[in-house]
Amino acid sequence: KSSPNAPPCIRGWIPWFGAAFEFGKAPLHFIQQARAKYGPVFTIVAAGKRMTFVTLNEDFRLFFTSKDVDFEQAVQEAVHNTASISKDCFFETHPACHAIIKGRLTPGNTAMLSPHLCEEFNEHLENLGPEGSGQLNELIKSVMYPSVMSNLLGRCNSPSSSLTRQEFLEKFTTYDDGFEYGSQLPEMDWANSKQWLLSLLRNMVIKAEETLNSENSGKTLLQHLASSIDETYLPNYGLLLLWASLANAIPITFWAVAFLLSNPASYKIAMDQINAVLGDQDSHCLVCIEDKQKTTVTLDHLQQMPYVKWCIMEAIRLRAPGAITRKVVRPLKLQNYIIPPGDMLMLSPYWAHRNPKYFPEPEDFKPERWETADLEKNVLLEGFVAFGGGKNQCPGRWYAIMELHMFVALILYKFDFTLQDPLPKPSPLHLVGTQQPDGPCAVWYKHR
Ligand code: HEM
Repeated sequence: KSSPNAPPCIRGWIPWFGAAFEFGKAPLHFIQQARAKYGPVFTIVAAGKRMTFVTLNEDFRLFFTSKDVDFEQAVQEAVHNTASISKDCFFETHPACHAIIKGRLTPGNTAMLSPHLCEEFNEHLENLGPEGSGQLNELIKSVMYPSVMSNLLGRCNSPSSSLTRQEFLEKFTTYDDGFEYGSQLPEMDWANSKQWLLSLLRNMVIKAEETLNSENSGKTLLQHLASSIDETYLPNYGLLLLWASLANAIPITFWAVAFLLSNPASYKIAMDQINAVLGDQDSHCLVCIEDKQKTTVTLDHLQQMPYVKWCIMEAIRLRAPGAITRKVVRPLKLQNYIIPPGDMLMLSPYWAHRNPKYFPEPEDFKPERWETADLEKNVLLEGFVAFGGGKNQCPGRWYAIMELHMFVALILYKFDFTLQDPLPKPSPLHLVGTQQPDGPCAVWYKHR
């Protein structure tokens, strides 16, 4: 029974992808409708779970910093289902794992990863050939998956032959597509992709350990993890890291490129910057004289293309994760309510970014709004919560921003694109992670 202090409660809604699809309901839109009907704090009860939504910015601090809510307890079951890490092991090893990832991905350490990332992007972008056509998100995936995997988990360990690369793309796509549903109700076909990826990661861990002393170049993130995490669980954490590093960043890259291609005024400003900064390399840079196809993008170059970075930030704002969660572990006072322990507390960055008080004309793609953020000092805009907050804030955020900035500058410098479809809308079916397009977005491209 609900207590008199409990927020309004909505029953009989099944949010997860498969069911949502069957019932013809759109979880993302449902949140906003419930808010309009029930007020800023409400509880949805579905499949035996209670989810209490926090929609007022003034309550976000509580969500991120209260000692009465917990990140690890909120994600433990999903971690068990998606990466086969047992409950006890997760509670024991997650803090150390999180600390290493956070330490390795500070803005300073991220800078050290950028030259290698640039080489990987160049190589895989050139694989697209002189011209062609396809789905924009597939093209982006085919470049980003192998590049980021190699950059974070180790070059010699990435799927190298084109056959395994294709297989990796397929397995990872199945795993990523089914992640939200699989985190709740794992089923056979999806579980196969998980097992395949876990055994791939197991091999990569062995190679990472073998090459640890023989290579004098810097250690990979996987090798840093290997020095503290028991090797029994290392492949499992490796898989979670791989998913975390790709699942949110790739859809955002798609949107950033798609927004630019469908906004001629923004495209022109971005291209003027990209051409001015990268354009005169051919005559100065020794590497480029040797290898015409290679375009070096340094952090210095990136700093000279602030507008491109604003476009990235604007794409993240507009297509932010549907919801992030914490578990209530002690009675939590919120507005005039007491939220009971056991509730999942939910915050929707996607809807938070549509609050006109913080983002005027919130639905519009307006890169200029980022002009007032001190991005060079790593200060984002007030009201921006795409990376979560508190001690479990996304540890990959500086890497993500650098990676997307570099990728978008490079792909637009190297290729001219023509959109074949109108810009798709975001699919309303997902709560976990950044937004996917709801329909096709074909492009035709030509090497410039
Ligand atoms: C635009 C891209 C990205 C977005 C929007 C994003 C967003 C998020 C969010 C919302 C969380 C949960 C934070 C919370 O609950 O407060 C998270 C966690 C995490 N992210 Fe990201 N992320 C992105 C890219 C990346 C990248 C590129 C990496 C790795 C290089 C990464 C690694 C992680 C990890 C490891 C966690 C889990 C942290 C933990 O265990 O406590 N993310 N991310």
